[in-house]
Amino acid sequence: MAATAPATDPPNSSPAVTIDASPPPRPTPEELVARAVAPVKPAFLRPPPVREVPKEEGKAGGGGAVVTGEKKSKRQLKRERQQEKKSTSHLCIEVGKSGNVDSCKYGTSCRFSHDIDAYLAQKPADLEGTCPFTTLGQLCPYGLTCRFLGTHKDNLAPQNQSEGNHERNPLSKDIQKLLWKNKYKFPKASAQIKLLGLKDGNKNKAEATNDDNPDGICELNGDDKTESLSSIPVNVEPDPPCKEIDNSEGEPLVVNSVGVEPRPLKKSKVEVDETQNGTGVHDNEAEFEDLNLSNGLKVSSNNQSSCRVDLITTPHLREKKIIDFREKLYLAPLTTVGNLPFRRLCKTLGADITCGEMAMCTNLLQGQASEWALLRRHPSEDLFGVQICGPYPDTVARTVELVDNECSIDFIDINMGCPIDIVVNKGAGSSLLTKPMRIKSIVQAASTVTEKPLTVKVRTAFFEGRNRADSIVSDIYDWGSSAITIHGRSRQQRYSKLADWDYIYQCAQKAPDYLHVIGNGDVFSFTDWNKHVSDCSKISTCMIARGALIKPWLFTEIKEQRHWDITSGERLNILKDFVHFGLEHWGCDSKGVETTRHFLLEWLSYTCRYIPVGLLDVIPQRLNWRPPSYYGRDDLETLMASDSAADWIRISEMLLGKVPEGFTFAPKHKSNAYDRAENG
Ligand SMILES: Cc1cc2nc3c(=O)[nH]c(=O)nc-3n(C[C@H](O)[C@H](O)[C@H](O)COP(=O)(O)O)c2cc1C
Repeated sequence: MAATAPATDPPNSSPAVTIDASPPPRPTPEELVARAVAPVKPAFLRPPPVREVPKEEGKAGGGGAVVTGEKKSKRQLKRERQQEKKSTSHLCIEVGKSGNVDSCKYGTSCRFSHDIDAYLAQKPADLEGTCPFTTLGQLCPYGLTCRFLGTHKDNLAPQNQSEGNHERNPLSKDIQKLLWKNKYKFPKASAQIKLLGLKDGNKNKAEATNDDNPDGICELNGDDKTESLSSIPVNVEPDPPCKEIDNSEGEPLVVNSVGVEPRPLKKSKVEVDETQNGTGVHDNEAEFEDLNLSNGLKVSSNNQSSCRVDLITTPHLREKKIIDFREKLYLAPLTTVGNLPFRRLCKTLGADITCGEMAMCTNLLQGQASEWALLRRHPSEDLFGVQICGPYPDTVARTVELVDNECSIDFIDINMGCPIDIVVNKGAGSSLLTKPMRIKSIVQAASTVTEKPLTVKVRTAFFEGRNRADSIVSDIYDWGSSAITIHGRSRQQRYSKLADWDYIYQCAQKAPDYLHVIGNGDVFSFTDWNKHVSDCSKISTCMIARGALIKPWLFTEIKEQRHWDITSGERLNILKDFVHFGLEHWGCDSKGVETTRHFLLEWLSYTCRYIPVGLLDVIPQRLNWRPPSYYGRDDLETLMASDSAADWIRISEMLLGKVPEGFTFAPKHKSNAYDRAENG
């Protein structure tokens, strides 16, 4: 926690003649606000806590890594993992689930233990609370390995599971295999790419069905091949169960299917690509063939039965479903922290629209389970979009076709604002803002392969001072986008200054009537939200990101038009709900408990920035205020204000029991460094 600025002697000041011992007068609340320091009432101020520096990592507080127990080498950890698999603590999943040693088809050759008695003898004591599945009246899929085993009921049968509660958008093994072998066909995307005269990086691969790819890795031309986004925080969600996809499940609940105003027909222009790699160049031959294609073409399909592809030469004729974004509370896509349990929590607190974490097109096209986990949708997410990110029209269009075919979603958002180096260096995310023609071809190609609304999310610009969003806003509707979200900062600026809402308003003024403009940046109270939607009638709504992370009840505040002086107990209940949703999603065995803890800790690195309403001399709190060190109104409120990872771990232990031996945690987003939050 930052301390209030100490009074320091000015450098090289001349020797003082008289010594005034009285402390400098405390700045007024208005002066503090002017210096972006939170005006906490003097009665609650305290000196910054002195923290011990941990021997191993060099820092404990301020979001640094916390290590409990000795640090081990990678090799040692691997050896231990292998030994552990065979140890009694690693009970075979099938045996654990059924409680029957004969249920595993691998019998004695199974790599995991079948010794139920030995497993139960070493299993840690149950956690406090009830099994989340028992609470739902369902049979717990984790059986003996559940950390709430004592609360299981005998009389529940598997069929007791309520279908309506199932998470949607699992990746079926069949589809994953097709993707691995590069045998999934994209007739709509290929045809549109051809029609637009763009290069189809996958054309040859798709035609020569790739049987000789022993690793099952598809190589994608024109894109970032077997990209590993190891530096991007990736959700470590479990592989989805092997299930048939049922697209009837979770059909859009609030989307009306109506035709939109015809867009003026635009002839596809010669594509001028700013990069040297050739993708996106005009292809005369393809344009020739367009004449035939425009009347519809029979395309033999691979994975599905043969289908007739309705080629859209005139995007304006397609009947697009539309979403009315106006005045709906939109929870931003948030890598890592915007996971399904968090979105579910925000739904309970008043969010209307939710969006999955950014998923990379290449990884989805390769059938990577961890990336597909980012597309999961909870049934409570009744207006739900997924966000994808890719640098080329062909890969983005194929991803849109794939997601449209296999997932239950209401809209697809393309991330053109991501500032992360690994994304930008591949030509995706905010680097697209330097390539307006590429934006055009991506949107044109992608929007015509789906009837679902396509939206884009941009920043003001790539470089500070060279705003670009306004030039895109006037055309993007004609290219095929239903909405544009504008985050009022450039890529270069990251979070260093306040979002430029005046520029967002200027962009909105330039938008055609049918385009929804969604403003984004620094919304942290109902008054912020009111101001933006009333200042500019062309703004449909505001997207809320860090505001929701720091105080997810912001949605309630906006709906109820009040500043909620929430108590620490009420905040703890919100954390409990998250933990409950987390255990349901990631599992209630030891692995699921620790995954839930991990994501809880990531989130707590944001929640500590909330300053209770009752402690402030000026309300509402602003996102850019630095908090002084302060006491809460009770011990829990004080603990919740701590920016020390050790204290976040203590909170996690109140909800999920003691951390295991050797537990480490370092927050991914380092949110407490206000100007360093890097993502998005
Ligand atoms: C932790 C974190 C993760 C983010 N992940 C994404 C993302 O996956 N996709 C995206 O478009 N923006 C992402 N963003 C950016 C936000 O959606 C939003 O545009 C930005 O934070 C500005 O809004 P705010 O001022 O309300 O926080 C992320 C932001 C944060 C802080």
